Amino acid sequence: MRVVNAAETAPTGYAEAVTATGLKVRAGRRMAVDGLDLALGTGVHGLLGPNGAGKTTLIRALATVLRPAEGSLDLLGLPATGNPREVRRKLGYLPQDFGFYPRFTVREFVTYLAWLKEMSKVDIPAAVQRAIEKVGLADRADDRMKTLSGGMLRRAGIAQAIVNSPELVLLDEPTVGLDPAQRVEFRGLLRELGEHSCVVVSTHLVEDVAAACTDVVLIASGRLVWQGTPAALAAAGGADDVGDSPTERGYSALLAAHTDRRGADW
Ligand SMILES: Nc1ncnc2c1ncn2[C@@H]1O[C@H](COP(=O)(O)OP(=O)(O)OP(=O)(O)O)[C@@H](O)[C@H]1O
Repeated sequence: MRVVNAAETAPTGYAEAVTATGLKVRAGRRMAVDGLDLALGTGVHGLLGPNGAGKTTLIRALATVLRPAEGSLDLLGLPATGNPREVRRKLGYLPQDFGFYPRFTVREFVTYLAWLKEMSKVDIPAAVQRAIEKVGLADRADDRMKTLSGGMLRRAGIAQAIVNSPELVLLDEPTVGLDPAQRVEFRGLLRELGEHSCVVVSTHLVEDVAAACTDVVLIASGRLVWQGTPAALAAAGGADDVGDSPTERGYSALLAAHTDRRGADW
């Protein structure tokens, strides 16, 4: 019998896990998210966009690392401008580059993050074991982080992100460094997480989106360009659009239409 965790049965008390209206977020001096409207519920949301579109900045705002400069952002029913502690306990975040003590074992690393998320002490050992097993690192659990390969490190990063059974999971380029077999396994994990949580995955790999996401969010210049299913994304492209697959051609077609529209406005 599968053990049901608290996040799966707890009443949520909010309509959407993420609601942004006219959201603006600064990255350095630049307004990298610049008037974004977005609603995300349970499921796996693939965040796509060209380099510099504002994906990382948006994820950092959803992780409460960056505060909105303007507009409104509600996370799990709470305003992002309030005390972030309650939201942080319920979210999992894998940054593009994450720090760790190289002498920590995988188990110590995930345990430390569980402790930072203020998980109850008695729940931590089992939750850590579960998270490590989910990412396929059980046989390396007591090895030091500095001995892991790039792909294994990323899996340890994913383990710390999911250790608290988060209601909101934020993964910035999680498949970088994973080999093709690990990417396929990771897509399975994404689908599993998306059954009960709101999962936001930023990626450059359009095929990851087609295979694992229930929803695609396309952003450019800090704004929402398009949102829909992977099937609708694939259907948006034609034979003349750039790309090796229907999904890539759909992505190119929607971005090109957006650029043309912006050109016409100026
Ligand atoms: N600390 C910073 N100082 C100044 N500008 C920044 C800073 N961080 C990001 N930017 C700029 O903000 C814009 C959005 O950056 P962001 O990293 O959010 O985009 P992205 O969509 O994640 O890009 P990529 O796909 O290349 O990772 C870019 O033009 C970037 O150069």
